[in-house]
Amino acid sequence: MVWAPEAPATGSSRLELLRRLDTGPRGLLESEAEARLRLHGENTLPLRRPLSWPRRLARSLRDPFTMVLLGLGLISALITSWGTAGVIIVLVAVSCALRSNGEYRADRSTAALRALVTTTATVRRRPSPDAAPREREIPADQLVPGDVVKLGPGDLVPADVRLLRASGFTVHQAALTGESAPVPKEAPDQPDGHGHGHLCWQGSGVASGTALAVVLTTGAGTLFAGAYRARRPASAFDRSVNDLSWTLVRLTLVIPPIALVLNALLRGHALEALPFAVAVAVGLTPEMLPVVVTTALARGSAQLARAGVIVKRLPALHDLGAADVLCLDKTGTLTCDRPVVDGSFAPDGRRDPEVLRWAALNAFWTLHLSDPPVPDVLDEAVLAGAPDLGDAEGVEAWPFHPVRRVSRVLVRDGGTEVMVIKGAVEAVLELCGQVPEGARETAERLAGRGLRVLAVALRHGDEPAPVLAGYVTLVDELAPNAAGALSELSRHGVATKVLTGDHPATAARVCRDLGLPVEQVVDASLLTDAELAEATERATVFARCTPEHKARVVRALREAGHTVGFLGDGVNDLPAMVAADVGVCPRDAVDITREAADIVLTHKDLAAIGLAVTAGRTSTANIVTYLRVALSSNVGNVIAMLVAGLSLPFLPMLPVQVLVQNVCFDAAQLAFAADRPDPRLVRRPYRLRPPTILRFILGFGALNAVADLSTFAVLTWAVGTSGQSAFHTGWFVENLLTQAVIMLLLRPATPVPRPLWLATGALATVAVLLPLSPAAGALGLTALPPASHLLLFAVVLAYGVTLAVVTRRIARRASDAPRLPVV
Ligand SMILES: Nc1ncnc2c1ncn2[C@@H]1O[C@H](COP(=O)(O)OP(=O)(O)OP(=O)(O)O)[C@@H](O)[C@H]1O
Repeated sequence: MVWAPEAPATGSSRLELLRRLDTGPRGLLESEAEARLRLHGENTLPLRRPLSWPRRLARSLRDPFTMVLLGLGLISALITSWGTAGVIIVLVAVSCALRSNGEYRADRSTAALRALVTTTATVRRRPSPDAAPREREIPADQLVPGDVVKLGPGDLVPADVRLLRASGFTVHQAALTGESAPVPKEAPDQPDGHGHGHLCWQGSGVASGTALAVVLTTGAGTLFAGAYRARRPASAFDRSVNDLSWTLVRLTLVIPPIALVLNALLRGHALEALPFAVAVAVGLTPEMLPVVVTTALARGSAQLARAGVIVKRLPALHDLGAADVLCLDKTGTLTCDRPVVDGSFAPDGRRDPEVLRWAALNAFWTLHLSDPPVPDVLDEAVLAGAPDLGDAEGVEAWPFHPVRRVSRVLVRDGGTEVMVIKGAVEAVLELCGQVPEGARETAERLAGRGLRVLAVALRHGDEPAPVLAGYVTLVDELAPNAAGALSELSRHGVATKVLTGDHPATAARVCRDLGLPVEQVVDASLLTDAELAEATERATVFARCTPEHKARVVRALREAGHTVGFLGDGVNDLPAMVAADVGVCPRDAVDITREAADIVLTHKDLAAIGLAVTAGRTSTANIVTYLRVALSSNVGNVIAMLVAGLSLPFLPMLPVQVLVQNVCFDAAQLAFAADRPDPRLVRRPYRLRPPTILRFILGFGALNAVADLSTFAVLTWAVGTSGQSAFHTGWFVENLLTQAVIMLLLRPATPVPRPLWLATGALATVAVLLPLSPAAGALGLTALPPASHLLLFAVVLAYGVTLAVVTRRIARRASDAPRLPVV
C-alpha cells in the first residue's frame, strides 16, 4: 500500500505553528492540558475503544453463517413459513448473544492485564505559568494537541506530530505508507511545503535518533485513525476458519435447490418442500462455530493470564499452537541482558585498559547528550565497568543505530576533537581506513569464547579515517531457564532458530551452551537475499542480522510453508515481528515491538512460551473436536433427510423439528470449549486443516446417514407410514440420541470432563422427555409406544458400537497416532 497523506500544517514556520496551537517549546500548562483533554477526548483510536453492546451485537451478525441463516430466515418469511422464520431468528439471536458475551468476557479478562503494558509518552508540561517545565511519562492516551513530547529509539509515535528538533531521527512508518525501511525525518524551521519529512504519524515507531515534537492531532483526528484500516495480513487461523466457513456456506447454499429440484421432479410440489429445504440447510450450518472458537480461545487465554502471559489477539493463540518454527533474538531473550565488562584489548590481543576508557567516554556522552536519554544496557555496562573517564568534554552524540550498528560521539580532549566510534566489530572495521594485522583474528578469538565484542575506533582532528583502538568484551549470562525452555519446545515439535545482530562466533558459542544444534552459523551480512532464503531450512543460527535480514528469514520460512512465531524485544526485531504469523515479546520490550506483538510475557521466563504453545494447541484441538462432531452429525442428517424426503410420501421431519433439534445440539456442543484434548495432539504443532476436516466429516457423516436410514427402516416397519407424527417423533428422538453418542465417541480418548457429561446427559434427556412434555403438541411430536423406544435404543446402540469399532480401527492403523486421525 502506498499512501500519500495530506500533511497538516505543512509549510508554516515552527513559530507560526506553535502560536496556532497556542503552545510553546516549554510545553502546555497542566491545567490547560486538562481542559484540552476534556475538549478533545482521550487519544485513543476508535478501533481500540471498547465496543458498546449494540455495536458488539451488530458486529457478531457479520460472520458468514449468520448471514446464511438470516438469508434463510428471510426466504421463510417470504413464503409465510412463520414458524421456521421464528426459530431461525431465535437461533441467530442466541448465537449472537453468546458470541458477544464471550467476546466481552474475553476482552474484560485481558483488559486489566493489557493496562500493564500500555504505551506511555514523555511529555513536557508546566505546573504554573512561571514554573520550569517538567518532563514526565504519561499514558499516551492522555496527550492533547499542543503537547510537547520527546521521542527516542523504540518509542511509538503517540499522535500526529511535527518535529521541532531532531537528531539522527528515523521512523518505521510501514503501517502507513508501506515503506519497509526506516524513513529519515528532520526538523527544518520552514518546511518546503511539499514533503512530509518534518511530520510523524501515530502508528509509526522510532527506529533511531531522538527528537522533540509538538502534537498536532490526537485520537480519531489522526491520519492513522482516518486512513489506516488495513490490518496485518490474515493469520494462519483466520485463513483456515475462513476457508472452512466458505466451503460450508457453499455447501449450504446448494442443498435447498437440490432438495427443491428433486421434489419438483419426483413429486411435482417443489414449493411445499421449501420450508423443509430451508430447515435442512440450517441443519447443515455450524452456526455455533464462532461462539465455540471465541470461548475455546478465551478459556486458553484466561488460563495463560494466570501464568503471566497476555494474549492481545485471541486467534494468535491458535497460531502459536500451530507454529513449527520459533525464531528468537539472542540478546535479552536467551541471555539475561545484564552484560558485564570482561576485558579491554588492543587489536593484537594485549590487554589495554585505555580502550575501555574510550568506550566508556562514548557511552557516557551518548547517555548525556541524547535528548531524551537513550537507555542502553551495553552503554550502561561499559560505564559501570570503566574506571576513570578523564576530562574529555562531549560535543555531540549520535546514538547507536541498529542498521549502521555503531554509536558515535564527538569529544574535545585536551584541545583536539576526537570522534569516538564504538559498535559491532565488522561495522567499525569497515569505517576504519586500515585494519591492523591480526585485528580480525583477535576479534574472532574473543567472540569464540562466547563474549560480546565491541570494537572501538578513534578519529583525531581531521584524520581521513578512524583508526581501530581495540576491543571491549562483555559477558552476558545465559537466561537461567532458556536451555530447558528450548529443549521443551523441541520436544513439542517446535524448531528454534536464533536471529541475532551479534558476531557469528559469539552466537555459536551461546547457542551451543544452550544445547542447540549448531553445525553452521549463517552470516547474514555475507549472503544475497536468495542465498539467505535458501539457508533458512538448514541453519539454526543467523548472525550479523540487520532488522531486515531477520524479517527476510521469517518471510522465507513462511513461504516454505512453515507457521512461524517470533520472539524478540528490541527495535531491531520489529520488522520480523510483523512478518511472523505470531509475535511474542517480554513485557519490558520497547514500545513499538510490544505494540506489534500478539502475546506479551509479563515475567521474563521463557518457560511461559511452552505454556502458551500448549494452551494454543488445546484450544485448537477443542475447536476441531467441535467441528468433527457437529459437521459429521449435520452432514449425516442432511444426506438422510434428502434420501428420506424422496422415498417417503411425507416430509421425514417437520421444519420446526429440524430446527429445534439443531438448537439443542448446538447448545450441548458449547461444552467442547472445556474438553480435554488427546495429550499426543498437544505434543506437536497443531493447526486447523480444512481439507482434512472435510474428509473426516464426509466419512463419519456417511456412517451417521446409515444410522439415520436404518432408523427410517425400523420406523417404517414399526409405525408404518400412516402415523406421520409418530414417525417424525421417532426420528427426532433417534437424532438427538445419536448426537449425544457421537459427542462422546468422536471426541478424544481422554476422561470426559464434567461439563461434557452434563451436556450429553441433558441432550439425551431432552430427546426422551420432549415428546412427553406440554410443548410436544406445538412441535408436532407425540408419545411413542414403548416398543418403538426399545427399537430406537437398539439402533442407537448398534450405531454407537459401530462408531467405537471404526474409531478404534483407525487408531490401530496409525499406531503412533491419536485414537482419531489428526485433522
Ligand atoms: N549501544 C551500543 N553501542 C555500540 N555498539 C552496540 C550497541 N548495542 C549493540 N551494539 C553492537 O551492534 C551489534 C548489533 O546490535 P543489535 O542490537 O542489532 O543486536 P544484538 O543486541 O547483538 O542481538 P539481538 O539481535 O540478539 O538482540 C551488537 O552485537 C553489538 O556489537
